[in-house]
Amino acid sequence: MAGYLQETGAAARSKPVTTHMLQAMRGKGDKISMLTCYDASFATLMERAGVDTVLVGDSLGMVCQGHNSTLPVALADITYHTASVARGAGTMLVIADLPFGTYPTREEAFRNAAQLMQAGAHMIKLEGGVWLADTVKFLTERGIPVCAHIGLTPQSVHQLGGFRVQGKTSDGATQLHADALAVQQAGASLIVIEAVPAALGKEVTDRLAIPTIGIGAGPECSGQVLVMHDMLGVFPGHKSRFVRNFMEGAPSIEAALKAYVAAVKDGSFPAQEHCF
Ligand SMILES: Nc1nc(=O)c2c([nH]1)NC[C@@H]1CN(c3ccc(C(=O)N[C@@H](CCC(=O)O)C(=O)O)cc3)CN21
Ligand SMILES: CC(C)C(=O)C(=O)O
Ligand SMILES: [Mg+2]
Repeated sequence: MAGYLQETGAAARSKPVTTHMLQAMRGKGDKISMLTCYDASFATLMERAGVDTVLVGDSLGMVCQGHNSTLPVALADITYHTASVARGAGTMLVIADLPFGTYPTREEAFRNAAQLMQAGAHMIKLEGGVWLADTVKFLTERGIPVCAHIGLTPQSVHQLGGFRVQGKTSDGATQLHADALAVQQAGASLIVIEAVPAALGKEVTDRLAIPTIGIGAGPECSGQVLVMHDMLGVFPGHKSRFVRNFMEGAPSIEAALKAYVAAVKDGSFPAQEHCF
């Protein structure tokens, strides 16, 4: 269901971004730009700024709904925001998060992922590694491209004892490698790596064939993602080390979005100060 927003401006690219294109970008060393997005107007601005892919993240529980974790987010919330984003996304690849508690079995994961695909997502993101591989395989075999999210997995905040950097010990690093390889083997097309030492982000990326998207995982990942409210400086909560406010020195939101894309593409973001 196309909306009016798609017809109101020149798209930044002529062809839609696909999983194959992300793989080709990784092969060429072209950095992938990703931002979270929750509505059609911002999706349109992001496409014009040249953003490759948008994530309808369960971070919306924190930045839109005001919760202090992502746990209260419902599947219906992500479905609603995905449909809105899809109307403004144009050629961008739309990824949607499966929220906490919606993928306890591979069958439930498929049913819920299918709902998000029917709302307009092109790929589904789930948090997990080795333990999730069976579900990743089940979804990918049934036509649902999967992005796995490893490292700091916010849906496990209470298990992790807070939003803490992961992979700092040698056991932690070994676990991250095992998680990345397991989901790749199971058919994932993309991996988000959150809050790990930059050296580990590079090691895992080098070891994989598929692209990685880092958030607090160093500059050597195949691409970067930030929460939109963080990079525009409008989130009133904690500012993580990996966040850069792109509104600083930018005359408009559009300029800040363009500055983000440029900084990801030329490798100047993240800088050392944003890394663990
Ligand atoms: N606004 C916002 N931005 C995000 O990046 C984000 C969300 N919300 N909600 C979902 C998750 C939660 N995330 C978070 C939240 C907090 C930290 C944090 O406090 N990080 C500390 C690291 C502490 C340590 O050294 O272990 C930091 O200061 O960066 C990290 C990721 C990432 N995601
Ligand atoms: C922080 C990103 C990767 C995410 O999962 C979200 O926005 O929900
Ligand atoms: Mg998320």
